[in-house]
Amino acid sequence: MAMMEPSRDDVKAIEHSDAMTNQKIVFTVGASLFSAIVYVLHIGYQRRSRIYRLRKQGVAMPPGWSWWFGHLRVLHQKLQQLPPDANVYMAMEDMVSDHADAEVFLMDLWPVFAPTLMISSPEIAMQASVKYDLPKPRDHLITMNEQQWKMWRSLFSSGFSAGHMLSLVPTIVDSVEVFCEILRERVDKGVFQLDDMAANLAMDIITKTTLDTDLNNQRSEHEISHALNTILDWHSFWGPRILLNPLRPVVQWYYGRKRFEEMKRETATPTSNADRPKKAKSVVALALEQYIASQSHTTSLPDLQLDTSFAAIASNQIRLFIFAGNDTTAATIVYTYHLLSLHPSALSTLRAELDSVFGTSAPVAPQLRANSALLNQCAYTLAVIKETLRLYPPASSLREGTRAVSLVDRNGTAIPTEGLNATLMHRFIHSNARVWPRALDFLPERWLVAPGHALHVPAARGAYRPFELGPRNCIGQTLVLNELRVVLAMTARTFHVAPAYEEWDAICAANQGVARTLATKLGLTRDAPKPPRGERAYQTSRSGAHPAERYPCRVTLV
Ligand code: HEM
Repeated sequence: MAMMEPSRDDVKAIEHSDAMTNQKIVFTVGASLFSAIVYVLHIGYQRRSRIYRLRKQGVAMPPGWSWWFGHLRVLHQKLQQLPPDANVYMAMEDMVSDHADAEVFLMDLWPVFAPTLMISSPEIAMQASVKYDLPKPRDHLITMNEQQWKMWRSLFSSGFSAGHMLSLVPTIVDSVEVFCEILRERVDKGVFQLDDMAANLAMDIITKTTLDTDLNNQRSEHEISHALNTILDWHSFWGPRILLNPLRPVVQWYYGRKRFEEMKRETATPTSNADRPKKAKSVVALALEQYIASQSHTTSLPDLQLDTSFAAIASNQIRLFIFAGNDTTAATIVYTYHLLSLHPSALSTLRAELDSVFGTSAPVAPQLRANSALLNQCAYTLAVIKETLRLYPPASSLREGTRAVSLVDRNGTAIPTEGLNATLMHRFIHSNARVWPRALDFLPERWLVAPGHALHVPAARGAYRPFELGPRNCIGQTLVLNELRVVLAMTARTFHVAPAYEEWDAICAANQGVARTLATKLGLTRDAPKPPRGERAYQTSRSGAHPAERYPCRVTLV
């Protein structure tokens, strides 16, 4: 059958209808866009009005606040004066001194972050973490709701107790022996990045002690470690180059959820190996036993099939332990070596203590395997670690304000916290000169003096909180302090580690591309910004506040 040609009127009608449809689409899109813009401006206005009111009420905040940008431009300008990878807290150095009277100030970083109270006062930190125990923000890396948190915390607390952690010292010793072997291979072999080695060691120890799984990550990178490192490379608290990269959510999702979930499920099941009675149980195995008891099972551990709710908790916890514990521990190991290399007299005192506890002829490892409590005799060694954590705290604490809570600053101003975050800046609380005598000096002895001594700071003041204080403190702190003591006991008298930044910078300069060399010769490049406090081994923005360039160093035999 022949098709009928459309008449001229039909064509006009069709064209008219198309035009109407297009108009509708344009109108709909335009209206949605307009509504979105109005909505954002409305929210923005509300948020900024709130800050404006707080400012009027006397809440301290740095100058330069604007209705359009809050303090974003202020922070950006400060960061421009620092090396690009410097930890964001370093940009706050001047602001902290400018607010030394209140010891808290408000940074309005909306819409990048919620407006945040930046706290350098131990007293205000105690209000936030102990008195009111403000919740952790919902989108925080290690956040979970109150009920889930209570359940996992009670399930895992006996595994992390001091007594149980001491029984896991032989497991730590095994991993540190591998670390020693690798360090020995590096002796007199040129510059290397200690931070990578420390991170691999920390990963092996966390997975062995918590999960009884040996990733053997120190000898070759395990895929869990690879996933974690990739996530951390794409994680930043501030860096716009990372935060604004469109690939970031995809990479984070792939490694953080998909890949990591797959891998940890493979590893989350504690094995019932024959050695179990001889070895101390891992943290997860102990939690599993407790879980079974609470569920009134009669089945014994080796025969039991892991039930799905325990598997889900364990699996999430392992991720949490690794995220919270790996980088923080690694950075602390490196900064401990760093500070000892800068303070030869402290290093000599530490070596003398180790000589007296472990002797000078027998190796340390078998002694620690036989008697882990020897660690408790290493008081000066512990003081060195504590002082390192004071000067280079690898973490801070972030809390979310609530309608019910106002924090009171040192001038007596009450700051309503609803809609604000609160950051307890450990770096500045730990170096608060009002509280700490010779605040920036490395003085391990301050941890050994009696009350009344000029260097003594009572713990109750809350000025020392590398692991945070209050109910949400770090569950892994005993593991860390044991691990660090084992590392020092087994290495400090054999190896000498010294930073090699000058050499490293020269190597990097020699390896820079032709274009950069030319640009430098023509004077087109600007001088690298100076590190804060003049420190080349400054803390970076990488999670755990790792040292710059992952700590290039050399190692020699003592
Ligand atoms: C030098 C090493 C470490 C430091 C400085 C450190 C510091 C901290 C800090 C400051 C918090 C509180 C965070 C906040 O309030 O937002 C925390 C929490 C936590 N840490 Fe650590 N940590 C270290 C190592 C570890 C290790 C090795 C593990 C596990 C094996 C671990 C597991 C956790 C967990 C699970 C939490 C959350 C606790 C809770 O919410 O109840 N940490 N840590």
